[in-house]
Amino acid sequence: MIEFDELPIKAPLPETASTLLQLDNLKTYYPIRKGLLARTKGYVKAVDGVSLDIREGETLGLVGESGCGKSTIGRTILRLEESTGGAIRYRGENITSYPIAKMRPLRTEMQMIFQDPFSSLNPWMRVKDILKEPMLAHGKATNATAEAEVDRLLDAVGIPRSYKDRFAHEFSGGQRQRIGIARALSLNPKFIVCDEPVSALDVSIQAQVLNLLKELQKELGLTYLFIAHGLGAVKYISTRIAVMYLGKVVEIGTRDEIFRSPKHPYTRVLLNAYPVPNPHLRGREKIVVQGDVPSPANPPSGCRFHTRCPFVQERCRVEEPMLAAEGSGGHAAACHFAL
Ligand SMILES: Nc1ncnc2c1ncn2[C@@H]1O[C@H](COP(=O)(O)OP(=O)(O)OP(=O)(O)O)[C@@H](O)[C@H]1O
Repeated sequence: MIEFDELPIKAPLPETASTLLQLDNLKTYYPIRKGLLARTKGYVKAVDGVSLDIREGETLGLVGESGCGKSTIGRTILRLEESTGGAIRYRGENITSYPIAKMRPLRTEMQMIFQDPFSSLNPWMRVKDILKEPMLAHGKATNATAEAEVDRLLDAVGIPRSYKDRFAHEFSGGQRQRIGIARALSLNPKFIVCDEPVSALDVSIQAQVLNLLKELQKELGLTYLFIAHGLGAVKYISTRIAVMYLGKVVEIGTRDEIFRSPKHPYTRVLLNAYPVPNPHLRGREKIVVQGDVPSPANPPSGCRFHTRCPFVQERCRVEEPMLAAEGSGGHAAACHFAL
């Protein structure tokens, strides 16, 4: 079994890489409806003011506990959810309110790989039909050319061409995820939201799928938003990492900055589960949080993490900390008393 920590570390991209995607104070709220008339009684603030940029050719890892809003960010970028506020810019263009027709060409450039390869593929469809479907729907291939495209895609993800007539249910989890990746690639995307693509797989298979994603990124110049609960896979694949808590990004930095010198207490909590390479940090006490994550329908005042933070001060209860960058490096933490 390959441990993520043994795997080679990816070099960060130069600061000069151009921005592919920019989120500016993005908000996505889900209405809470109650009563016979289904009146809106409040909102689940799943994403509540997120600003970040994703640079061309990088993998931005997005981590945080279940329910903190990671998938909602991915789905909002792809316009599968409507945003409540803020802006999404793709190649500098504000696409937040693009009508469907204007979004259509962009849908081929932006794709998603899902967590569960068992539910994201129709088990009773043949692999070749799964792969042909998006190409035919978007006019990227004809019936005559699609077959050759299927072969090319199967080669790219390491599935033998001879398997193309098999049904999706005949494949293992790892193979299905490869087929899911091939389907995402079928439209020649530039940007892929990878929503926990390895969490449902056996650990022994996870590294293989991550390696495949890295190889494809290099070959095809792809940009990834890689969503995960924990830091294991993210450490292996990410160029930079954004840590989310209750609808907000609380820390962002290069992969090494996050692992070697985390600034936010919540990032330290997530890191407790992993070996910290910096010997100065290793000696420090592990941070223990109390209580459960508060509801995103009624987030705490001030710093959202204050109800669980062992370092809480009066200021944290009343004043919301901003995600302020120190220097020009871009390593930033939303904490009044950043570590
Ligand atoms: N369609 C929806 N309608 C109402 N609430 C939703 C909807 N989708 C998500 N939510 C809520 O929004 C919040 C954020 O959910 P989201 O799935 O984005 O979190 P996540 O960090 O991706 O979690 P997980 O890792 O479990 O997928 C959660 O409280 C969730 O219950």
